[in-house]
Order: sequence, then structure tokens, then C-alpha cells
Amino acid sequence: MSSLSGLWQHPKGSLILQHLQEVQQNTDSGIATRVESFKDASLLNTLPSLLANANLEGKKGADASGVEKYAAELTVTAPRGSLYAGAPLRFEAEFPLHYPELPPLLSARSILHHPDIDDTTYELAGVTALIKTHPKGPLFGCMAALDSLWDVAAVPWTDEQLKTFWASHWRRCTHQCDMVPFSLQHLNSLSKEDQASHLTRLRDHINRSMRLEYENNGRMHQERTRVGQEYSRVTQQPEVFAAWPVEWLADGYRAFLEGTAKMHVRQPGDPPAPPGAFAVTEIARGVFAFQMFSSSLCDALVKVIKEYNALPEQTFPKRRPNSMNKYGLVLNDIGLEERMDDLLQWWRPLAALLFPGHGGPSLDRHHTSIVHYEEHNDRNLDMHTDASDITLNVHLGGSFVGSTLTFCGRFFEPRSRKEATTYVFSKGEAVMHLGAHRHGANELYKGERFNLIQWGRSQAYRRQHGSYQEQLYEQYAKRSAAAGFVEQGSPDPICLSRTHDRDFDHWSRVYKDIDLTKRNADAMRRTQQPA
Ligand SMILES: O=C(O)CCC(=O)C(=O)O
Ligand SMILES: [Fe+2]
Repeated sequence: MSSLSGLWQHPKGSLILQHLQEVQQNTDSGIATRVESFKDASLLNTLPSLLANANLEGKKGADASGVEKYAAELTVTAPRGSLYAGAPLRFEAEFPLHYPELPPLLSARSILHHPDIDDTTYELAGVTALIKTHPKGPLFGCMAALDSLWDVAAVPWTDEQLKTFWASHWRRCTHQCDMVPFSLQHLNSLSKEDQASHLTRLRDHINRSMRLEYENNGRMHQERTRVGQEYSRVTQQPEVFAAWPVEWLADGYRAFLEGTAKMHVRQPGDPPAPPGAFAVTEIARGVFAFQMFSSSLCDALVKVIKEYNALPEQTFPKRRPNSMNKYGLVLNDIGLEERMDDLLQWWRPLAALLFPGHGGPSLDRHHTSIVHYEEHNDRNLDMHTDASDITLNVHLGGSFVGSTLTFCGRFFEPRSRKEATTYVFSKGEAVMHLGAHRHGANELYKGERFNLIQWGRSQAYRRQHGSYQEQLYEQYAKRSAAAGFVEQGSPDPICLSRTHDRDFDHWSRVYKDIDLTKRNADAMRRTQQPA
């Protein structure tokens, strides 16, 4: 255990160790027993001890707001027979310099289905909460909230106290705790005896539902691991599963990454980039296009997609890439998560230059999928913003007519539903834009189109005040709070969204005589795509 402080060089190394040990003791008698006899629940509970024993290569740094911290990545292999056995699981631990005044942060780096892991922040709420960083303990997370629940019987609470309890402790709970505040409301009206039996029933209920949630998540994780492992065994494209050679990048992009070519950003209509430069075209304000993949990489990926789609659904399920497409694939789920991690490393340096203030330099998580448009399946994609900080969209190929991509404004700007630009991809070409940039794919008339979409996310950026995500949540909150909330101003017809705009019905009546597919025709005249 003592190796931790040595390797990590954190001035509070020994205190961290002590806390990790406490957590270990706590979990032995704590969560694990509460989730009666379900062995996989304890996987993450043992994480702190694994962490303490791990041979950590710590690094010192500062987060976006300048807080100095010590971070380390660790790999955990779950015991055989566990639902989490199989691929090693990667985690990240961060301890700020001013620990324990500032809390630590444990988060998953691998995609991992587990009730203690927050789906959007990847944080391990339960484990982090148990690390005692404050005299009273940072009581966030369901587990810690449960701890407080056991004290309730002894101290009858006023309504005001219950309200505060709810606001500070239950906010982050998953649905397993949904009925608890409701149930607590009645507590004060009961006799002492009834309170005790009420709490016992409540505890039983929570136990049962937590157990279910652990089991369901574990099974989901196990199934995902199985699919990835089996597919990587049967594929005819094993080279896509091994580390990708740099030759799979377009020459100019490779030279940029290797530091032998400088980036040259041009506007459409500007003279071409000087010879030897890496050319990036700003096709719309804040939307950048460049050649990224070689033709061989595009072809190899399309083969993977076609091959996987032809496999039986029962053994190789096909998950929808986003809430609006029915066809396509989530590459992270078919055994390519690690390759997609590598891909993120390949475009982060460019994102750092093009979007320094929007998480570009610190992209560290992703959701990666394939969109596939075909005459008889998905033919277009409604105007939308992405659940990403920055998106990379690479055109892999397919022979098609139509299927252009239109960009409007950015979510946080008053002109978010204006300024449309329509673009036609070439094979291997990538487009990079903010997730907040409104865009949509226009009608495909013939053939099929394949694109790889990587939604890049930055943990550090998301924790900063004022990120797009925060604005998005605020906007959603406003919408649900005020029935009848509508977007501001008149949209360009092309920027109207059926799925995202509350005033869609109104504007679609106003624009009923406008042929929205015309944007396709305009863009198509500029290209010579085969039918
Ligand atoms: O059709 C495209 O190329 C864009 C797809 C897209 O925007 C998405 O999947 O988020
Ligand atoms: Fe998108």
C-alpha cells in the first residue's frame, strides 16, 4: 500500500492512503452487505483497495480552472466468474493538491455499465462519496444518502429538514431511490414504533431494487463484452481490431500529426493551401473540413459495418447509433472501443487548435457510431445538436444521390436557427464542429452513405461553468418549467427541427409551400456523384 504515496508524490499521500483503507473497512461492512449476497456489487467497492495497491504512474497537473491535482490511471481486472470479468476496466483517480478540503474524483475511462457510475459524467459516485474528505463527509451519491437514512429513525425530522435532506442528498440518486423522499414525508406523522417498521420495509425495498439494478447493469455489461469478444474472433477484418497504422491516415493529416506540416485554415473560395501545408477549410463559421482517412481505412470500416450487419441479430445485436436513426452501429459496442479511444487521440491535437475554449485540448471520452443512410431505411436525419462537446464526422463512402449535410447556427447564439450552409462530403473527408452546432442530414434519393461519427467529450470542460452542456440543461429545465415555452424568432426553413423545436408545427404551416429538399438539389448541382 505504501507504494502509492511514493509513486504519486502527493503531499497528502499518507492521508489518502488512510482514507482509502477506511473506505475498504467501510465497504466490508457497508454497501456489500446491504446489497445482500450479490457478489458483483462489490466489484467497485473493492476498487479503492485495488487502487491503493496498483502500480500507479501518477502525474501532476492542473485542471481547466487551475486547480492543481494528482491524477493516475489504473486498470482493474475483475475476478473470474464476475459479470465484469473479461476486458480489463480502466479508471481514473484524481486527488487535488488541497485534498481533503477539495474532494477527490474517481471516474471510469472504459465504458462500463454499473449503477454507481453516472452515465454522463462517468463518475463513481458511490465510492467517491465514501471517501471521507470533510468532517461531515461529502454526502453525495446514493450510497452515502442511504447511510444517513439509518439515522432518521432516531431523530424525527421537521419538514424543512426533510426538504434540505432531499435537496442535498437525493438529487444524484438513480431511480432505485425514487420512492424514498415520498416515503420519508410520512415519517413524522407516525409513532416511533411505526417509524421503525416503515424504515425496515423501506430498507427491504431499497435492497431489492438495488440488487435488481446491479444485476441488470452487470448483465448488460457482460453482454456487451461478449459481443465485442465474439465479433473480434469471427471478423474477416482483423486488421481493424489491431492498432491502426498511421498509413491509414490521409498524407496531409499524418504530416500534421507528425509535426512536419503546418495547419493552414482557408475559407471556401480562397486560393488553395501552400504546398506541404495541411489544409483545413472553414466550410461554415466554426465548422471545419479536412481530409483525414485514407481510402483503405474507409474501405476496411465499411466492410466491418456490412459484415456485422449481416450477422444474426440474436447473437450480434444492432444498437441504434442515436435517438433519431434506426440503422447504423455503435462501434464502441462491437469490440472497437479501444480503437475508437485511439481515434480520439488522433484528432484531439486538431480539436485543441480549432476549439481551444470548448474542451478541444482535453477531450477524453467519446460515443462512436456509424450512420448508414439507404433508400429503404433511414434516408435523412432531422436538424439537431449532438450530445458531444466536439463532433468528428468522417465520410467513409457509399455511392449515393442527395444526403448532403446542412449546418445552421450554434445552440447558445440567437441565430442558432439561421445561417444555413450545405455541404457535400468526399470520401475520407472529416468535418469537425461543436456539438452545439445545429445540423442535419438531408434526403438521400438513391444508393447508400456511411459515415463515422465520434462525439468527443471533455470531463474537465464539462465540470467548468458555462459549458454547452450546462446551458443545455438550463434550457431543458426552462422548457419543462414553463409549459408553452417556444424558441425565439423565425427560423430559416431549412433549420427547422421536427424533434427539437416546440414551434415546429407553427413554422411548418408557415413554410408549407417551401420544398425543404431543395437544399439537396442545390448542393448536388455542385458535385458529380455517381447515381
Ligand atoms: O449524416 C451525417 O453525416 C451526420 C450524422 C449526425 O449528425 C449524427 O449522427 O449526429
Ligand atoms: Fe449530429
